[in-house]
Amino acid sequence: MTVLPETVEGIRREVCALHAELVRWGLVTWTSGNISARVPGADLLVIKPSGVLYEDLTPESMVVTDLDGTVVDGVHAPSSDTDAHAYVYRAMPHVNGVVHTHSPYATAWAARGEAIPCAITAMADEFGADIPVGPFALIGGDDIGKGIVATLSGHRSPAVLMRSHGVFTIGASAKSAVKAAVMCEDVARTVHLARVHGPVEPLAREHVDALYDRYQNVYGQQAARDAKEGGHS
Ligand SMILES: O=C(CO)[C@@H](O)[C@H](O)COP(=O)(O)O
Repeated sequence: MTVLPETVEGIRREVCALHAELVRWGLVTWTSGNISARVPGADLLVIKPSGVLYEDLTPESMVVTDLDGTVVDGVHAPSSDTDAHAYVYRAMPHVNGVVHTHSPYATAWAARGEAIPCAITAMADEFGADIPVGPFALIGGDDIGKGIVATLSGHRSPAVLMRSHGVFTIGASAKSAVKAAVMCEDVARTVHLARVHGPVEPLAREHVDALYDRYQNVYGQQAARDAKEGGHS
């Protein structure tokens, strides 16, 4: 399938704009974190350039790579996590967006190597389970990607806490991966605050299942659910 230049331009704009959401929700500091999106119908992804300040990001500065992480188009070096994102797209065909942050509460759980227990309804809604911990892996190469895929395959959670590193989320679209990163930080903070005051009881499995099913299949507007299934925002 031939990829129209307008398609890539649109994804450059979308990926660039979504980075502003990471700043808006307080999930990143200085140049940490990154977002990518798969280019539909092509073995390509669009990702943030490495080490460029968020306020300096433009659609033109986004980098297009193949699914081995080799730059196809762009004037900047791609994100240090490009190989990790590319590995996820190769291994998980249903994933069209990947996000990485060092959001502070969630990364504190990652630093302890502790899964966030599914203890509140908002967490059952979005994650349908505990948010799991993935293995420690050095940055660069396939190891982070392998850890993400091994941890999230067959798991309801679209978020993984990579040990001693930070959050990686996946989604049917880049926007849904961003939403998972926002919600991950939100529940990481709430469950942490609850634990300051005493033990936290996980929800019963049947309640998690019921909440997850309602939120995924009934909550909100049908049009939004259709768009999510179709891999759009
Ligand atoms: O933690 C890491 C590396 O895994 C990143 O979040 C960096 O902090 C940002 O890297 P670039 O995307 O700018 O290369």
